[in-house]
Amino acid sequence: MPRFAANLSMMFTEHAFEDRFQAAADAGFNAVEFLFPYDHPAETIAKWCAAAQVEQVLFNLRPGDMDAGDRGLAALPDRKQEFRQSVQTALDYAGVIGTRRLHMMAGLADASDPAHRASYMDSVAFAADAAAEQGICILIEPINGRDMPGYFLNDFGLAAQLLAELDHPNARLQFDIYHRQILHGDVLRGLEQLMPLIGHVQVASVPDRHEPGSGELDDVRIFAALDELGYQGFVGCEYRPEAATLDGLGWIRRTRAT
Ligand SMILES: O=C(O)[C@@H](O)C(=O)CO
Ligand SMILES: [Mg+2]
Repeated sequence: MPRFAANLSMMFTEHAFEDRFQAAADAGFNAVEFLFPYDHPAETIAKWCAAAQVEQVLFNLRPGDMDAGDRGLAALPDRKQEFRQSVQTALDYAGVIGTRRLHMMAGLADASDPAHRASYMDSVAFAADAAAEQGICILIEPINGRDMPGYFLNDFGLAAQLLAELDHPNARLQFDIYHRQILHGDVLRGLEQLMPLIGHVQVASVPDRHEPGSGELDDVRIFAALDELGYQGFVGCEYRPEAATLDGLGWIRRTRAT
């Protein structure tokens, strides 16, 4: 069975953010991820992780101003300095918290526009080079256009092609099963083909982004496939519980029982 990380941006939201670490630990998780740590000092987050004895496995670079419509900066040539600053900030946080994976969001841009594409490649290379010094892996994640219309990286084939072009040991694919199913389907073949590039996996049901096992996919079968394929990383539980978080954890007990 893969190692699961509770996503604290979506799960345990019955609690204040700082209390979600212990709530996840009490529910049996020893790893957590979340979108952004920047509302709190890194030392404080490290303290919450230590107190709950959970490993923080993933967070995102600053995405720009989400309220103003930003969804990342990497593909935007006129935001290059801001992007580069976001890399340094995230690495500083990761160094304190002990996080080994950082997801960089691409932004709203046209992947067929050479200027956006060049900016994206430059950004991934810059981030991966900087992260390599700390042994940290930079992740890129294709996101479906229903959740994020106009997002630059909306195709797993394109992500694989860009990573192959870049050929950087510290740049990897974040394979979110929810986005994969909406964008292309063929989840098991996708995992099989892309496994050498995968640095992190996330899961939620399709189409409602609720608990694994509650949608159109056989998630227990997919978890078994991850084991068969030798996946050693974490699976981030990036889903919105349908009701109370604890009431929805039957899927993990069913997975453990197989
Ligand atoms: O799938 C997602 O939405 C996240 O993994 C993310 O980082 C961007 O929102
Ligand atoms: Mg995701």
